Amino acid sequence: MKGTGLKRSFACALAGIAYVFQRERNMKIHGVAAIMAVGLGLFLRVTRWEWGLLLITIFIVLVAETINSAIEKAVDLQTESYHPLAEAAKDLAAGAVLLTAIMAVIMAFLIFGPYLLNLLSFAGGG
Ligand SMILES: Nc1ncnc2c1ncn2[C@@H]1O[C@H](COP(=O)(O)OP(=O)(O)OP(=O)(O)O)[C@@H](O)[C@H]1O
Repeated sequence: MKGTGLKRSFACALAGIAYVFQRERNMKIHGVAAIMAVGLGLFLRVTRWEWGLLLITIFIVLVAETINSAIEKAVDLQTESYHPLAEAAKDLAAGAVLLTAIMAVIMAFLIFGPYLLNLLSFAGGG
């Protein structure tokens, strides 16, 4: 991308975000999960603090996947043949994403669980 200065930096960053959402299948999956979590949050009317935790969790997952994609590209640029360090670099980056995804699932249970249990007991007449 040509040009200099702050405007260019911002344009490059936006291009990176567009790239990862358009080209990386896993980012699309994370995006759909994030939209569903926001939808559930709106439906269940979670509190301001819970929104904060939800948004932190969503952004951590998206950031991890974006960094993972950047590491994959950098590794592929360096070598197209098998290398144990290339394997380790990609596995580590993928592991980081998995850790954030596990955190997101736990956070979803903690935040939405009580609301959903309430709804169920209400629907069951309890
Ligand atoms: N150059 C390489 N040398 C050794 N192992 C590699 C190499 N490239 C990929 N791998 C192995 O294959 C796995 C998948 O790598 P790949 O580049 O296909 O990522 P990906 O499937 O596109 O990942 P994602 O699903 O996160 O987009 C890596 O985690 C690593 O174990």
